[in-house]
Formats: sequence, structure tokens, C-alpha cells
Amino acid sequence: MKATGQHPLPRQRADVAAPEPGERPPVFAVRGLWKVFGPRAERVPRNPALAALPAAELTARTGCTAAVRDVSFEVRPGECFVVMGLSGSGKSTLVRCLTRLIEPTAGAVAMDGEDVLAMDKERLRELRRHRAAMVFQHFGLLPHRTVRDNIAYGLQIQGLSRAERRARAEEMAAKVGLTGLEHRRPAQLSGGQQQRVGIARALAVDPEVMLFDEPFSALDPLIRRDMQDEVLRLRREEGRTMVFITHDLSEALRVGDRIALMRDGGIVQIGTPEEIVGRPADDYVRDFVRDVPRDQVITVRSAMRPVGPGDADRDGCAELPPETVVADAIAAVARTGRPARVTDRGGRCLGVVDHERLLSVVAGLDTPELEGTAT
Ligand SMILES: Nc1ncnc2c1ncn2[C@@H]1O[C@H](COP(=O)(O)OP(=O)(O)OP(=O)(O)O)[C@@H](O)[C@H]1O
Repeated sequence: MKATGQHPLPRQRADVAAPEPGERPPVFAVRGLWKVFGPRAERVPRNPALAALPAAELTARTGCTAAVRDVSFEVRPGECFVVMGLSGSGKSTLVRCLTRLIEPTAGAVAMDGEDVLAMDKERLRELRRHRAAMVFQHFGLLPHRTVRDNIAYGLQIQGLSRAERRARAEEMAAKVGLTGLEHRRPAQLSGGQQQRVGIARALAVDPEVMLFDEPFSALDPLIRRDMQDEVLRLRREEGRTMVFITHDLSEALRVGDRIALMRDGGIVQIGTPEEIVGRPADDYVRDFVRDVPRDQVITVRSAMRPVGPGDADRDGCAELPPETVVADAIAAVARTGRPARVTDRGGRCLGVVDHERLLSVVAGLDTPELEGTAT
């Protein structure tokens, strides 16, 4: 996203559109956010000529680094919003700006419609303790405390009694599969177990949103997969909102409902895994997703064609829900030897996938999303 024009003020008001009646506002709404490190950083977003400079030139001219550049997005209640990008693209800085662990240079951040940049110290402390809990890559555990005490750490500050803290810590330990290990110290745990403690500690304060900063990148691949399953399970069972930083594309595709792909401080595309893989916004994204097995990500909702006159005979056709991935649809079409019908929950036929459509997805040919054509 390019800077457009002059910033009226270093900090804009959090002008979040009013939610529809009955609709919750976004958990986070971020508008025109900048974080510039270096001397007289505020002049960069204010000055369109500086704001438009490529990263290296900006540094050469001003000594500043624009870690986050004019970024706007919303995190919706209950979603896992992934921030992905190569090392140095600005992921950690962006997520730290959400709770002002790093102070933004310009722009607006709102949480549940409340202007985060206008919060006083007390309100900010409350936000970080109760509303947005962070899980770090290096676990951040206290080495001389037991698992139980580490999990209960945030509860002490909340003023719960000792017995209440213990009970809650044990409940959280059970939730993440640590039952029986409550009396160990962090050094007596594997990496995966230590990260479970980190997750349990974040969960214990019952936060509205969990912020994960590359939580699994120190773990080996099998444990990493287990931990991703844990995150998926927590989201499914608890519906908790998550912001998840990773530089690993397969992890992003696995855990993300939506992914923001960052490059040089800007967001180059925001979309579902299927949108990112199926309709990359530019050559950079296309290059990024080149090796992704498309048939595992793209669904028949995008691959289907409208029902035609030749599809009247439904005999022996498989019926697939629209979220079926292409790999499974290929198996169904091969099994029946007939095109498969894509149907919604009410049995309405939305379209058809035949082997040509499915092969064109695998081959990376254009698969424009088609409007549902009911029969
Ligand atoms: N305190 C700081 N002072 C100056 N520059 C900084 C500071 N913190 C980060 N940067 C720079 O801002 C840019 C973005 O850094 P950031 O750590 O947000 O990236 P990242 O995508 O999280 O990277 P990684 O995956 O390696 O953690 C980098 O160029 C980094 O060098």
C-alpha cells in the first residue's frame, strides 16, 4: 500500500465505521498506521515525497527505517488473522503497535471501537493484562517458578486469591495438555511443552484476543504441527480472536482465516488462504505462493463452472459442499467418472466441477470465482 497524499495529523482519530445493529465492531481496526524508527521520524508519514521513497533510499536520505508503512486492516471477532512476511518485513513491529508496546508514529488503532492511541497508562495496562495476551517465540517463562505458577502469573496481578489462582492454573494446564506436569520447572520441559505453558498463561487471563509472535518457530516440525493443531482447536472450541505472526507460509495457510502478507513495511495483500493462493495480487505474492499445492487450498467454490444443459443427468454424480478442496473433488470425480455437483446445505446446486476445471486449478490456470447458478 502506497502512501497517498499528506497526512493531516501525525495521529488520525480512530474513525471506525459504526457497526450494524447487532454486529460486533472489529476487535482491531487499524488505519494508515506508520512506525518509523530514526531521527525526526514523524516527518516521514507527513511528507508525501519522503513517504513514497523505497526503503533503502529513505534510510540513505533520512537515516530512518519505515518498519510499518501506511497499513490498514481489521481483525474480526473470532478469526485467526495471520501477519506473514519475510524477516524484517515489519510483522513484529506492526503487532506491537496494536497494544502500543511500540508507539506508532502516525495513523489510528482502535480496539472494540475504542481509540487505543488515546488510552492513558492505566487503561493501556488493563488492555495488555486482560484484553490482549501475548505468546512469544521464546516462551518468556520464569525459570525458577513451577508450571503452575508460571500459568498463574498474570492472575496474581488481577487480585485473585491463591486458591482461585491455583484452580484456574490447573484448569488451563488441562486445557493445553499439561496435566501432571504442574510442579515441574520450565527447564524440565520440552520446547513444545514450554510453549504450551506460554499459551496456558495467556489463556488464563481470559483475554479477548491472543497475539502470537512467531510462537512455534523454535520447535521442530512435528511438534510444530501439534502446536498448530492446538491453536486450531482453541479457536474452534473457544472462538477466541487471534493475531498470529509467522514467516512460514504453510503455517499461515494452515492456521489463518485471513492472511496479511507484508513486504518492506506495507501490506501487499489481505485475503483468505484460498484468495492468496488462487488470486495473488502481484508477482511478489505469486512468487511467494508458487510452491503451494493448489489442490489442497483452493476449493470447488472457486473451481466450479455454471450448470449447463449437458448437466441435466445427475445419475451417479457426487455432491460436494462448496468448501471441498480440489484434491478431494478430484478423488470424487475419478471415483464416479462423472462431473461432481457443488451443493449448498439446502441441496441447491451452485455449480459443477469436471475434470477440466479441476485440472486447470492444479495447473495454475485462471479460475475466476463464479457466481452461484442455482437449478
Ligand atoms: N528499535 C528499532 N530501531 C530501528 N529499526 C528497527 C527497530 N526495530 C525494528 N527495526 C527495523 O524495522 C524493520 C522491521 O522489523 P520487524 O522486527 O518488525 O520485522 P519482522 O518482520 O518481525 O522480522 P523477523 O521475522 O526477523 O522478526 C527491520 O528493518 C528492522 O531492522
